Amino acid sequence: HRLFSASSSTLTHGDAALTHADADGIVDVNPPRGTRDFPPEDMRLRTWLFDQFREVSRLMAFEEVDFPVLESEALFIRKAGEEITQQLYNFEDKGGRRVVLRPEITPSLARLVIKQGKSVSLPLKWFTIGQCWRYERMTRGRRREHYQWNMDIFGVPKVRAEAELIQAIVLLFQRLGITSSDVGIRVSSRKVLQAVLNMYSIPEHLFTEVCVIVDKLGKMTREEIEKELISTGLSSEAVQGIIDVLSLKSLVKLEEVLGSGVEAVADLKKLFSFADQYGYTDWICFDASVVRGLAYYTGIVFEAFDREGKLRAICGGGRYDRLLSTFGSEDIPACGFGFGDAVIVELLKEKDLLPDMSRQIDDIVFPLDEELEGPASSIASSLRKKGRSVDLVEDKRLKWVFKHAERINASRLILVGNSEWERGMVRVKVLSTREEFEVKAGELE
Ligand SMILES: Nc1ccc(Br)nc1
Repeated sequence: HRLFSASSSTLTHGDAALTHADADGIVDVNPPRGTRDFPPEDMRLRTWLFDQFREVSRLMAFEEVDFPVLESEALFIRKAGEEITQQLYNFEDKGGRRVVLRPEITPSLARLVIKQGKSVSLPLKWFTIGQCWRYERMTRGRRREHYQWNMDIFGVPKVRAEAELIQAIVLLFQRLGITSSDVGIRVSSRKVLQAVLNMYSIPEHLFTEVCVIVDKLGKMTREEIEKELISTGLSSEAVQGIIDVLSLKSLVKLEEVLGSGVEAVADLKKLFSFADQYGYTDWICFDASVVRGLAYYTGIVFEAFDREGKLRAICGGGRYDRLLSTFGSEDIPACGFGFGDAVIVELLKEKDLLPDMSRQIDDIVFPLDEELEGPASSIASSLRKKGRSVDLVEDKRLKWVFKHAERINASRLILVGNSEWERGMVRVKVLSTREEFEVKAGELE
């Protein structure tokens, strides 16, 4: 959509400093590549979704926090080859500082926990909803920004934290009308991969890199994954061993392969027993192929998926007990997830679960004559002070006003007319029952 060019005279004689249109008089009205506007109807859906995020956060006793969308680039420089760090929306600001539009929120959370240091008592349960960015070559035409709900727990080393976070995810889905037949949550632990690498005496420093590679299982062919793993220096025997273990979907079989007393198995058994107590057993399943693509996870990881397999992961997260020390601080055990605003909306559309997004206004106040615009103002003002949402309309024909009342689902139409106003009255039309009556202006509520 491009604005029509203004007539050439205004362009050539317009104030050059104020002219935004380019040479042929057209300004591009689209937002920057890969970004979205939220016109009212889209914004009502987004607000509804974010209200669900907030309500679940309240139920889980989490506190809201927020951060600048602009962060120091240093917070995101990691050497593990993650997609997220290869697509940084980074630049140098006018002070010569290397900054980014944040690609995720967890490092900001960690930064604030370190900054708050001794002044906060653990555990911390924090949530935020924030816009995240990536600079993706537009060849794939994917979005460059999305909003993410993040829930994180700091200071709980035990699996209780993961169990709490998974309940939050299940509560959210249930609030949206999504069931465990629509969506599942795959659960595993990075300690599974750790155990396998130990079995093949693979050096510790390869762990993160191998995680990032095997996270592409399902997105790349098995051969491509094997090639990438070999290129890190793994033997083909180790590569086969890794891929065989990662294809396990039974905790019993995992224990057979890894042996009993392995921490990964104990953690996962504990989580599944918690699931029973929370009542969300139907939602979760063990799947060793889940590793998630972020370098800093150290333990249990999980991701929600649509059982029809049409969509990308709906949300995902895990334990990251060693992130703070990468910023030079004492480590604090931590666990969290990110829940994006895009895939969930695609799922709601698939399941026909999008809520009614129409507007709802209590009253329209409409002066029938120009000299009644003053009284209409005081009527609208007193109704608003009583908590009524009021759309004050004027300079319209009555026919338009009735149509408008329908469009915005107004409950009442308050008509301010001369004959009524002379007697201190206004006319009220209740639009649902078509009931009509006069009432003293001062007694309207
Ligand atoms: N990390 C990230 C940021 C922005 C989008 Br869109 N997707 C992923």
